[in-house]
Amino acid sequence: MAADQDQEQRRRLLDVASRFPLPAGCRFSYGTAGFRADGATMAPAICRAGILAALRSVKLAGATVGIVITASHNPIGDNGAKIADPDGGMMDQHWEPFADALANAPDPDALLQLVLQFAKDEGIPLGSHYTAQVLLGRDTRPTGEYLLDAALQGINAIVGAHAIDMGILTTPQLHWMVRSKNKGVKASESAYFKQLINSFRHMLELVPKDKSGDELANKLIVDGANGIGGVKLEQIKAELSGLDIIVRNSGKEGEGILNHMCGADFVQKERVTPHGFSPEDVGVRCASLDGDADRLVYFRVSSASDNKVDLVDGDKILSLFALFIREQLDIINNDGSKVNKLLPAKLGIVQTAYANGASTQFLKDLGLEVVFTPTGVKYLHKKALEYDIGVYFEANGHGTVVFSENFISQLESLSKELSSQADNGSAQYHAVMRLMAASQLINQAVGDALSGLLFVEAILQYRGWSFQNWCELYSDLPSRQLKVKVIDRSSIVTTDAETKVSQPSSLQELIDKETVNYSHGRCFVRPSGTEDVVRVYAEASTQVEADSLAKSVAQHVERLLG
Ligand SMILES: CC(=O)N[C@H]1[C@@H](OP(=O)(O)O)O[C@H](CO)[C@@H](O)[C@@H]1O
Ligand SMILES: [Mg+2]
Repeated sequence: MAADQDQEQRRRLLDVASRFPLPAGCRFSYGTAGFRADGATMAPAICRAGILAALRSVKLAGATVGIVITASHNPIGDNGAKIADPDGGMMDQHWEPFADALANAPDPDALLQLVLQFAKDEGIPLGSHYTAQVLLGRDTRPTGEYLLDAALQGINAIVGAHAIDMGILTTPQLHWMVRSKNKGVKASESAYFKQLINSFRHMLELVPKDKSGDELANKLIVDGANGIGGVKLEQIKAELSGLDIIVRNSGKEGEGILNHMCGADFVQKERVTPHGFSPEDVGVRCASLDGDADRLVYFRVSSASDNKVDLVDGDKILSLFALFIREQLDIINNDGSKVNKLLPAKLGIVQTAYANGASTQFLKDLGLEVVFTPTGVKYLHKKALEYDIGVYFEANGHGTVVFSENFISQLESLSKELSSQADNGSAQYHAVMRLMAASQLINQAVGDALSGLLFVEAILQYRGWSFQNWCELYSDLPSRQLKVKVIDRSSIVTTDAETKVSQPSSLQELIDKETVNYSHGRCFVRPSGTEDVVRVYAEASTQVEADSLAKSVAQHVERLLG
């Protein structure tokens, strides 16, 4: 690099690092979902995430990358940042160790040396003629604006980098925008809404005529977690024909606190009605989003006498999606008696060990290929991309359906072929069109509560299904999750997609010994990637047994590592 540009680059990095000194005792880690901590302490880490994102864009020849400032379902005081790669997915894991080192560089000089060394190792052409582009989005948290400024300063510390603030968005909107920008298509919020509204309308146009539902079937109450998802849904709900959406915990002034006693995480973990719901809602289909609208669960208020809910979690959403896609493929490929395989497709289902065993059994009984990855959507998404159609979900409601480009182009040519054959009223043609509409509707970059919700609604209408029909797909096995505080959670090492402990080896033997005592018993432990705890998960044929299995294994963890 020319000497003056080199000097300029060094000066900017030293400058920005001295503006955001690392507070004593702070340690940041780019965990399961980026950096996350108390929002008031996050500015240095977010500024460095800005540097990181700009470097990532330079490395990728100026492709657009993204930063979302959010702490998802965490309490309102927390905040954080995640980086989106050019395809809209999570940042390549290969860069995570550098992300950690950069966030924890103790002083400006250390930070400069780290960046220079990393640029050299990765072949990043610092200071030469290049451009880098970073899109920024943030959720509704009060620390968002201040942290956005820290991120902007970090981005601007890389010579040639250009930041665009896309405003207050859901996490999946920002991921979608990054992906769209790199595909050379419109990346604005109105383009995102238009795609959702139009593809949802297409899906409804393809609903068989005998399936149109009654008033109750069209009514949906959405718990917006007092976050950004409710705000965005309010903006578009009038344009969603065929649905009567009521938003509660919508994020409006005075309605409540972000994620407090509401939202997808609360409903899934506590299994009780969120704030703002009452016995009057008994029987109505309800959905719950998390604070940044990348998680979705459904529920129904069970009875007027208590606050319990019937939960439809990510596993059951996944099952509904898988069933629908499989049915469309069957319609296309089994034309009457002859099996002609017009559209050979590899369909893969991706889950984690937290998926309820009953859901896995249900999917396997359908003859579907089910595979497992470690916890965290970055693993699930990557695995799903190996298929023509990959469907993935975490039990907590984060997931999507990804279609390969090759499969989409096959669908396109098949739709042309079938429409020109004068039988474009055929069941096959309609199934092809449904899959095409689905690939437009469901976010291809990352799990998206808004697009997931519309996909669920379209499928329920297509099948003419009530919430009850959906619930009855299978019965969840009773389960229990516990958290155990230990001295050093990293002393637990797992294998086989986290279902087995390899270290300490005696722990797995103890888990096995406990588990054999329970019918349908299954149990695993793993260190959390977002909290300083070890998580214990147990399943068994009754709640009492699941509780007891989890408790005994938690005691072993405490005894060995506490
Ligand atoms: C059991 C569980 O729900 N784990 C969550 C949680 O990860 P942990 O590594 O378990 O803390 O947060 C992740 C990020 O939101 C999410 O992807 C994951 O599913
Ligand atoms: Mg979230």
